[in-house]
Amino acid sequence: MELSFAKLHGLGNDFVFIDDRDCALDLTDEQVSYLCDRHFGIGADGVILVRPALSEEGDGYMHYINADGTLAQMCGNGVRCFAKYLVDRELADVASGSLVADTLAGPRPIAFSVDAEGKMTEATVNMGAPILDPVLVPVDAAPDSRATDGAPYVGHLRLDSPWGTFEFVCVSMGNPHAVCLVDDWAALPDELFPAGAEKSLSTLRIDLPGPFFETHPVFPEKTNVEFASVTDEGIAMRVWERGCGETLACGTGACATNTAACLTGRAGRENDLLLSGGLLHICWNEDGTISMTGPATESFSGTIVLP
Ligand SMILES: N[C@H](CCC[C@H](N)C(=O)O)C(=O)O
Repeated sequence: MELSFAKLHGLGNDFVFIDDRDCALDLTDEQVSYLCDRHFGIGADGVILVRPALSEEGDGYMHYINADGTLAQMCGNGVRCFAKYLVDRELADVASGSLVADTLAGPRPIAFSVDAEGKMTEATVNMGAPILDPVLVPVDAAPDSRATDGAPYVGHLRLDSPWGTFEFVCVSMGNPHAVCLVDDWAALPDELFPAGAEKSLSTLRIDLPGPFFETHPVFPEKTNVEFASVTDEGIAMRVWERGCGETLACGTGACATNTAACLTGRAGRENDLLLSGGLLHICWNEDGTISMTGPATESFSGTIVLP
């Protein structure tokens, strides 16, 4: 089967976009993995099928599939790229400067700006409110903290590992996140860093604790895993994604990390989130929803023959 595709990314978190407005595609895990394979396929962190809206106000539905073929409820960088895909192809009302992307986590309103050629460059997405109820994250742990509005949440989930005990704040943005806020990198064991390297977020061997906690049984649907530190420039973070591995950026992860830093008193409600691929500006609004602002880029398009 020959498929036309477009390749887009948000801060290097990259996706294969396929127009599936006739809902004809039912990709197998193997086909998704092939599309995402960086040697034998196109190469991406995930596949996004562009489908007809699910809601009255929707301009389209973003069907997000991780590189391993698993479905995810929401993708922050992906939804900015989804907006760009629609705007650049005039599949949405460009003049209005706004659209609604339907996702499995619900509709996401998006405000966007376009360049002189009418191409979208940046978008602000209303990512909805962070979900703190452990039953809904989901995480099999009792709430141990309360947010300023009284909402109970899991703020001190201590999990043992071969590299010691790590503490997580558990937040859902429609998809699950376990955020580890590190205040002292020197306190982490040598095994988590290359021999002789200075212990820091950038030298952390995230490929060790990442998959361990991604698949920890306390997370019944697995989880995305973030390691972060608050710095003078903003909140620096790296992410090990469920069903994908480390990515250069994660929009939902940035929202979850911002929430965790704010809930634990390490930061205010509005921060720059400093990811490997670049910066996202995140604001936890007074109405409880989170706004995420960042770029979206189209790299190339083409056709591919699926095995
Ligand atoms: N990269 C995405 C997150 C994908 C989450 C996916 N890995 C999951 O299983 O939840 C983002 O920008 O939010």
